[in-house]
Amino acid sequence: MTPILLLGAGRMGGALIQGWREAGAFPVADLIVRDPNVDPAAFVGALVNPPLEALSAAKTVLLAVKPQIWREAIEDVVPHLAPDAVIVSIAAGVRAADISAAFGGRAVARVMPTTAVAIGRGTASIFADTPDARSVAHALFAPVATMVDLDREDLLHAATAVSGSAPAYLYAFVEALEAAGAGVGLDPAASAKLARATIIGAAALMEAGGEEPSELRKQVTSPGGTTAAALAVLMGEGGFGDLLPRALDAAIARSKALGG
Ligand SMILES: NC(=O)c1ccc[n+]([C@@H]2O[C@H](COP(=O)([O-])OP(=O)(O)OC[C@H]3O[C@@H](n4cnc5c(N)ncnc54)[C@H](O)[C@@H]3O)[C@@H](O)[C@H]2O)c1
Ligand code: PRO
Repeated sequence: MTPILLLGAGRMGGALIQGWREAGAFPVADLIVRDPNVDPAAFVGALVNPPLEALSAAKTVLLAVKPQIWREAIEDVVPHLAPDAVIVSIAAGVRAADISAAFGGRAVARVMPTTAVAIGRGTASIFADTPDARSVAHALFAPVATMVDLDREDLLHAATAVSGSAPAYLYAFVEALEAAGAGVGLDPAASAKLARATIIGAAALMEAGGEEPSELRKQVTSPGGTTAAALAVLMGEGGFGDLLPRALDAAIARSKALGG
């Protein structure tokens, strides 16, 4: 499945390269990077922006450009690809059938990853029409992500809302917690330190103990105590139970729109 051609090596493509490097997944010499805006010094050892003729060596093509420009980004590339190159797209919303047609009928897998692939702790929601394309997607993401196979392509919209976008929800929560902590009198630096360490510790505890989030929540929540008072706000009317379905619906609608 190598060499791997990355069409786009921005935040997500770059995160994958970093994760593969740290996991020792693929020799960097097996990577071909095509991206007009990268500094070759960031990908020492890889083939960066070689002449188009060199792209025929690629066995796997990772489509990692923005959904809005994917068609123009592949136009001059497709004629140079090997007939049996497998396409793996991480572009939000863009349908496998459209990608396959634009890539001359080549097999396509779609993956919705998260940026934590950079440290080998990502997730990858995977859909593919063919077992071979699914295997290639597995080989790319197994070294850096917890994988979930989807048996219907349309479920990628939901997976994007629940997983691909969700790191940003957590970061937004931490930002808000820090600001709220400063708002009730903590020094901003102390509030930031407490909020970040608390969230990281709580996530680590969830991972280490294997207990349900609801059980962990109960362990913090004394009857009639401070947590119960705060959760009545967060989980009451207008709280998480209302907000998250609305947020996911908005992400899903956007994912569908990006697919055209
Ligand atoms: N960032 C995330 O958390 C995330 C998660 C899952 C999926 N995705 C998907 O990954 C894709 C890339 O997102 P990103 O966040 O890395 O965006 P980004 O803007 O950081 O990276 C896109 C890269 O594409 C490059 N590019 C532009 N024109 C190009 C061309 N003609 N040929 C090759 N490269 C070109 C840009 O220079 C840039 O480096 C998107 O389709 C997005 O939906 C992103
Ligand atoms: N980042 C991409 C977006 O915001 C896809 C999921 C994460 O569209």
